[in-house]
Amino acid sequence: MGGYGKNIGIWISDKKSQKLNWNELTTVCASHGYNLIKLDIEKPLESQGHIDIFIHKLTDILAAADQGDKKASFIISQVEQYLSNHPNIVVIDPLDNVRILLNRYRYYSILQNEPTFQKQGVFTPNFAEFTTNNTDTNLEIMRQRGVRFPMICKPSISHGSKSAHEMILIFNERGLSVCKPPCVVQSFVNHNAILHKVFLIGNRYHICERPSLKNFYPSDDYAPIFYSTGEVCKADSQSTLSILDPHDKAEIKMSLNEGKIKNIIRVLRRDIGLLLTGFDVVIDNATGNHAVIDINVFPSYDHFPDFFEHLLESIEEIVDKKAQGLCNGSSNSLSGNIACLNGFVNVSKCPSKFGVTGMNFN
Ligand SMILES: Nc1ncnc2c1ncn2[C@@H]1O[C@H](COP(=O)(O)OP(=O)(O)OP(=O)(O)O)[C@@H](O)[C@H]1O
Ligand SMILES: O=P(O)(O)O[C@H]1[C@H](O)[C@H](O)[C@H](OP(=O)(O)O)[C@@H](OP(=O)(O)O)[C@@H]1O
Ligand SMILES: [Mg+2]
Repeated sequence: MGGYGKNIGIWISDKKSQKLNWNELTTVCASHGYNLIKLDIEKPLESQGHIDIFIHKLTDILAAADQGDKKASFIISQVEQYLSNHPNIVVIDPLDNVRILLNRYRYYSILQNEPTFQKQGVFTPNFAEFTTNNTDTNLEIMRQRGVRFPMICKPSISHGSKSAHEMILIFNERGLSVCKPPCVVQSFVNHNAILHKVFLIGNRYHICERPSLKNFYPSDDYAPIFYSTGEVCKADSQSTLSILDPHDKAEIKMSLNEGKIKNIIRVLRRDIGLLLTGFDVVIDNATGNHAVIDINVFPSYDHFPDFFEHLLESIEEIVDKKAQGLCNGSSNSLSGNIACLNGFVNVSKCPSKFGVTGMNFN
């Protein structure tokens, strides 16, 4: 299989695959001596050729398996058995690390427990998990966890389906009745409708701005506002929810602090350990503190300069350091992958080699 000595096996969903520039990925892989194999995870992986690197976004299937879907569970068990039989395959990224980001409460807790954040002016907004729709119980949970109105209600499951991105902005106690447990609620942070998306490939990062939600305040009169992230926060989104009210227009634009971003990257690398990940930051317009509101698995990498080149260079760095014994742990374990990558490189400041941005068809 394949005309080159080394093979990269890749599996991503049809939805993601339709956006990916496969010709460019194949060309860049070949320029680094890799043959690219598009895997079919519904067939035995053993029969699809020798693999040195396994790149995937199995979040949809992992989420379905975790919720009891038998076909999804079988597929995941087959993949895990295959990887266990081939411990030298570099997995991007290890399934147990990806699983951390499938549940919002779990990764918000990692962020909230980080001791260096507070003095750095970084935080994750207070959050709580609802497991019932009993309003009195949920109000007590909010009180204990310091969650205040307005707040955003998000599904506990963070990936793998359209519903994972269906959000509800809730302004008062009456609004609690629309929550559909299991869900998390997170205090809303006024941030002048500017979202900062940080895309990571190991220690390489790119930051881009996106439209976001305008400033909101508690109100007994407001009904809940339902929205999906894709409607409001994509580069080309033009939602009325992003238009600042007149009294807000005077707000000065808060600037992103890269030192804070680097500290967040350091914590995610240590505690979550994904090569392909991203996170979302909004800046509190009252304090300038940076709120981490979301972490993603293998996101879009929109406008990430020379994405494929940086991906292959990162893979080669990992492979080389493993060969030198500089990466502890097995090839498909948290410490085995990115622990050997250190430092920070803002790729937006690197001269672009190919002038290509992102990984998708532009
Ligand atoms: N605590 C918050 N305060 C203010 N705005 C928020 C907060 N949480 C979410 N938002 C807004 O809602 C949007 C979606 O939230 P979030 O990123 O958690 O959802 P998501 O569907 O996981 O996003 P993604 O598409 O990045 O996976 C954010 O981009 C931001 O505009
Ligand atoms: O443009 P972004 O990177 O915000 O869009 C991402 C989004 O953040 C999620 O990571 C999506 O993944 P799912 O949560 O699994 O839906 C990505 O969808 P994908 O089809 O590209 O994996 C969006 O690109
Ligand atoms: Mg997000």
